[in-house]
Amino acid sequence: MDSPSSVQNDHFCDWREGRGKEGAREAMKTFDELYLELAEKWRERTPGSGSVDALDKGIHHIGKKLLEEAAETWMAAEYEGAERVAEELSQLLYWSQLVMISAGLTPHDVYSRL
Ligand SMILES: N=c1c2ncn([C@@H]3O[C@H](COP(=O)(O)OP(=O)(O)OP(=O)(O)O)[C@@H](O)[C@H]3O)c2ncn1[C@@H]1O[C@H](COP(=O)(O)O)[C@@H](O)[C@H]1O
Repeated sequence: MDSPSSVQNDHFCDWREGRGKEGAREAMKTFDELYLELAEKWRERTPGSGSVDALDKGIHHIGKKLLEEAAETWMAAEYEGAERVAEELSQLLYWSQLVMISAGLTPHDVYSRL
């Protein structure tokens, strides 16, 4: 049986080599694609968008959600397993993007500091 580290290594190599992407592609969006969608909705003030509502509430509201998702990510990593960590991290990325939009930043502004 594979050890946890060899399973993780295979999982990482599959991702790095782009294996398994094709089937999942329609159901998946990248960080940049989500940012574009959110920025567009904010620019157009799309009715019914939870993101527009959150941006209207302001950085205090968004910041609290960011911390909530960070804490839930931490707890998932401590107690709930990889699948739950991925779910919580996706929400953390989403709220990070609302912080970016609220601050007038693009992904380029962030990537250029990585
Ligand atoms: N990826 C996300 C996303 N991740 C998290 N969230 C929101 O973040 C909150 C966190 O969810 P939780 O399960 O932790 O919270 P909850 O307790 O169920 O809900 P709350 O009581 O905290 O609101 C929820 O309110 C979600 O609506 C998201 N909301 C929207 N998106 C994507 O953003 C895009 C634009 O969405 P709209 O602005 O709603 O059109 C779409 O592609 C969406 O899929």
